[in-house]
Amino acid sequence: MAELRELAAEPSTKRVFRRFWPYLRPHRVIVSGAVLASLASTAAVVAIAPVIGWGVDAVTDRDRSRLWWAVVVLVAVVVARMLLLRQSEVLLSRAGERTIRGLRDLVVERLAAAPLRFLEAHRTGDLLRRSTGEIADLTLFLRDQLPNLIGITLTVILTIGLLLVYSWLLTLLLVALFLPLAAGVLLWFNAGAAGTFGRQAASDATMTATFTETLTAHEALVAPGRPDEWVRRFRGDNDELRAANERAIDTQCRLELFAALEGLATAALLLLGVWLVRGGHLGVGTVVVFVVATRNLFENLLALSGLAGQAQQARVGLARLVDLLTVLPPVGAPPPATTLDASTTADATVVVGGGLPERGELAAEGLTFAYGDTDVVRDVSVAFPPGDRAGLIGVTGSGKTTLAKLLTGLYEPDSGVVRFGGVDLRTVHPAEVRARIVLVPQQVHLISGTLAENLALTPGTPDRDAMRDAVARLGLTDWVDGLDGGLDADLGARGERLSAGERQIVGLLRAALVDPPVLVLDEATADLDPQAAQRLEDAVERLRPGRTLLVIAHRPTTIERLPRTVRVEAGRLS
Ligand SMILES: Nc1ncnc2c1ncn2[C@@H]1O[C@H](COP(=O)(O)OP(=O)(O)OP(=O)(O)O)[C@@H](O)[C@H]1O
Repeated sequence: MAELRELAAEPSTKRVFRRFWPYLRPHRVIVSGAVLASLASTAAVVAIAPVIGWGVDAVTDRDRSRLWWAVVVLVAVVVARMLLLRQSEVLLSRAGERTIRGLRDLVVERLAAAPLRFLEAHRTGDLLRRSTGEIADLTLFLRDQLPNLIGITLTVILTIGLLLVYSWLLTLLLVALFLPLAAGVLLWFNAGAAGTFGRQAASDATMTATFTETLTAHEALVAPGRPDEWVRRFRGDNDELRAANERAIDTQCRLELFAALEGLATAALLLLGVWLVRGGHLGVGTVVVFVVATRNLFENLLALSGLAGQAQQARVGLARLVDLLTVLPPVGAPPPATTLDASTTADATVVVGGGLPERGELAAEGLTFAYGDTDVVRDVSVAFPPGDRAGLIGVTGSGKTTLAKLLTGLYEPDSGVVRFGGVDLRTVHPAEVRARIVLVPQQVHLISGTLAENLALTPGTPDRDAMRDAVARLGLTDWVDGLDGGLDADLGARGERLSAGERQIVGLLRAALVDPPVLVLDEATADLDPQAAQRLEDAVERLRPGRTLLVIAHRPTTIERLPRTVRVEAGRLS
């Protein structure tokens, strides 16, 4: 794939949040507001323990007015905490929704404009998983888990600070005893997490891909009568995912050790507290604060450990999403002219971002192209002057379709150059190439919807008058009127109600709406009934005047009518 690198199955999670920041930056104000509200609500939670301690001391000192003040402050803190928590949840969920909506638009926009080879080289399910599954997981993380993560982390820090104020000796003992153990548990978890969750996400994507193919290739699976073979493969992927999930659960279980640490800490603290109170070194209130706050601390550490697993999963998903966004160029970005080597641009008119002439010769020079390691087009040089009418012929698999995709700029050659009117196609924006050179493929892809909705996908979004005009110009009025609903006829899921020949007619109508100077038609190989073949040939004949027509010809009648043919043999012209 000359244009883009392939996606990594397990992309690195290093500095992933920093790489993600440009996509989050537009929402930084609302995210900062949400984080501040979350911090304030956490501070209110931490304040509860000292207020209780203050109240207990007031009771032991028999100080009524201090007790009342403690009650009033406690109520105020609890109410403030409720309001701040609600506010932080609302803001974080809004920030999450906005970010995710922006990401979804961006991914679909970039995928829709992605080079054809990129889409062909990846399994649909993998792309689907990255553009829907990973985004959904991220939504969940931003909306539900991030507020908890912020709150809990801050609670842990503030609680330790508070304990230091009450008794630095007791706090240092607590920290010295349990911090190394807690850090050890976290390190043990982190050592396994990145790899385990990375493999889990990759296996999930593979399973989604196989599952998606089960639906899209249903006919191919059922027709040979061996769906069991496919089910066997699906089970293999499913088992792989189950194993990956089990490994992830094992890794997650490492964090359960926090529960054992909590029991130990509370017991140690009670023993120490009783001893210090007896010795007159501490008041009862302080010990109560310590027990309440330490329990709070460990409950939060336990919750934090659960969230740490989810955060790791979100990190892996984010890395896969960022990988996709990084590989796909932004829509409207100038073509990567920097990748052109001097030999291919030396005599071309390099006009980055604009400049294909209205008419011109379509010429290829020294074209070479491989799918992976297999060369399919080898050193092809050929020219089609304006108004030329030629056929590309050759046995199946000789490379005709691949050559057509190179000539129409849908693939970038591994070496060599394609020029229109002397301009290297790689130096202009793909949309401009599509306006000059249109390929009607063997299998015209249709979207689920009406004929008009399918025609509206043409660049420039033609209106109904333009559509009717194109139908009339190609002599297809009877055919369209014969469809149930005319232009508004429902073509079914992915256009399944149309035959291969009729799909090509829709392709020709789209080409007529673009009105390009060069039309390349990859003739449908499926047996067409004489009436459909005649309709198609008439439409092509009507579309031909004033433009270059290149036909990948399969039918003898088509070959006979073409003034010249170029034969392709094992990727070379002969
Ligand atoms: N997307 C792809 N990935 C990998 N290999 C491919 C791909 N498309 C085509 N090929 C391989 O490249 C070779 C040439 O295919 P191509 O479709 O260009 O031939 P063709 O002459 O147009 O065949 P046909 O007349 O059957 O359409 C074949 O061996 C084919 O298997």
